[in-house]
Amino acid sequence: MLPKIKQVRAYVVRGGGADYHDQGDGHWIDDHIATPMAKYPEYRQSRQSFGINVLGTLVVEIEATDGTVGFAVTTGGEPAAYIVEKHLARFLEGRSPTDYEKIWDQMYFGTQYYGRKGLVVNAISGVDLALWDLLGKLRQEPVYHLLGGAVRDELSFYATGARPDLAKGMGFIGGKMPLHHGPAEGEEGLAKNIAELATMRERCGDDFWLMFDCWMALDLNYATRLAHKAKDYGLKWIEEALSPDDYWGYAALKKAAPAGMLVTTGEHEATRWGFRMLMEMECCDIIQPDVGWCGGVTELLKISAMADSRGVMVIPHGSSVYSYHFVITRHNSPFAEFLMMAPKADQVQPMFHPQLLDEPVPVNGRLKATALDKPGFGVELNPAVTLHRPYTH
Ligand SMILES: C[C@H](O)[C@H](O)[C@@H](O)[C@@H](O)C(=O)O
Ligand SMILES: [Mg+2]
Repeated sequence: MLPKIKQVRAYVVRGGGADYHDQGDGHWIDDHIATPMAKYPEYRQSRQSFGINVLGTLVVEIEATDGTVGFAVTTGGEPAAYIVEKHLARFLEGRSPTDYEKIWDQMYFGTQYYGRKGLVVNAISGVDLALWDLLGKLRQEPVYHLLGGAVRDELSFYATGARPDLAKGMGFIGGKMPLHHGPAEGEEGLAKNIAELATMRERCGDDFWLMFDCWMALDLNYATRLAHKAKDYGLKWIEEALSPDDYWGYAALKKAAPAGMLVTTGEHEATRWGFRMLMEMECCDIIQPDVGWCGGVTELLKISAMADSRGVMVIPHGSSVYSYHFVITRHNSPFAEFLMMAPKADQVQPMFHPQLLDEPVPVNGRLKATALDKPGFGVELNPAVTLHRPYTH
């Protein structure tokens, strides 16, 4: 029998890591990227100006009675730490780590009156990921072994960043570009978006996947026109064009998109119920849950099975080892996302740098399953990173 859970602890960390939008000046990820806030000129140049990095990283540690510690990092910072310490910890302490189904159910329904999506489910996800890390460490197995094992020898990655042309040279299977101009910048902005795509198509050749990530910034008409103009340059998919709440808009966009162009979304959706809505309303061709935001591994297993039954691909939003251990085990997750966190998107660096020791990165756009062969998620917290525990219980 496994040792019981002794204590759950929540810490916050600033500066990159799981809150990967929390970067320094001059980073591509904060350079005039279209957002729903871009209709306000004062918030158009920088997403940090309206607070995209306000939360910071949540670190969850779960210590067993034998001293083994599982941990995970996600986005959530101090408010998520409060929820973990003051609310969620009671559903774990004294329990067996194998009770992850009952623990998840109690965390979700115990917070349903104020949670269901967003920050609360980020906190639940962080706890769930730490629990799976603990299970792997106690059983001396990588998490992907606990999920059914690898269905392929290696992961292949597309790269998200401002330089798909450089990503091609690094061996990635595609490049997802941030969309820089939204409806507030009118036809001129739309033309600039298409010009950027045309430039990258010219540099990358005809066969390299190119995608736009629209980060919830558009309306249905703009997204439809962008998609049809982008068709001429072989855009593979248009991602998260609309508000996550606009299921009706996504259903219309999927119908209006050019034949062969994929419509994708889901990184800001949560739980099996949210993804059921996306799939039953036929909103998209690929769902992109973030395992650190959608409810964790326990919930993503349910989401993925639902998608598999409908022939929908699950390509998790990039979340480092937490998505790699999942993707390698799922037939309907044929490739993965890698976010280029180097400021100029010109080199591969660990996605959650500097928070994780031994964080694996793709080599030539690939990562062998055997690179994940360490207990749990196979990473440790970098001791050089200062943890702050704002609340106790
Ligand atoms: C590049 C996008 O604007 C986001 O920053 C990115 O985190 C996310 O949307 C993604 O799909 O990687
Ligand atoms: Mg995205």
